[in-house]
Amino acid sequence: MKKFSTLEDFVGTHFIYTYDNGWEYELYVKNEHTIDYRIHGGMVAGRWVKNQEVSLVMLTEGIYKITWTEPTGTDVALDFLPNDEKMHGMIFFPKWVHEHPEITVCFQNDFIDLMHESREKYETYPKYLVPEFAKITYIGEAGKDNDEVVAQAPYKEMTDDIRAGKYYDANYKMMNK
Ligand SMILES: C=Cc1ccc(O)cc1
Repeated sequence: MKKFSTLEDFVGTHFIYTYDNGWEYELYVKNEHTIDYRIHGGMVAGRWVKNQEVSLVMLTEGIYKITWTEPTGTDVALDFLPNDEKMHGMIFFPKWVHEHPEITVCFQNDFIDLMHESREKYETYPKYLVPEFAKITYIGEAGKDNDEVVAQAPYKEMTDDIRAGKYYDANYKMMNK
């Protein structure tokens, strides 16, 4: 398995992981300040997002932190230990996302106004906090700024297809467009 040592090792990497509460997520480190992600299981399964601006740092050799705040008002802090195939996520959901998760289940890039309207219309507090460790079940070297990694809505067998090598070709492009 690839050994992660530097920030460059992390940027361009594509991960699938399952939190201990059973929620399955997929995240692509697109470049030094951007991620794309898809949510396959849990409270907001079906949601997917491209070009989320993040803060990304290497804390120490092979250990990385990604943090951001979303248009929904959700804050997220993720710590990746890819050499141990582990990560830890802390999600700070506004009250409204916990009460109306279905509003956020979409390709968010097409619904930014709705996210902004909803975060004003509904309540923020008390926030719903989800701190969980996760097991990384897939690590792919997708390269930087690859727009084909997260380019389709999640479907039921998607993560199995990716893990089985049935989704991306040798150049990490989608096989079935
Ligand atoms: C709310 C977004 C989000 C994306 C990835 C992750 O691991 C946790 C939350």
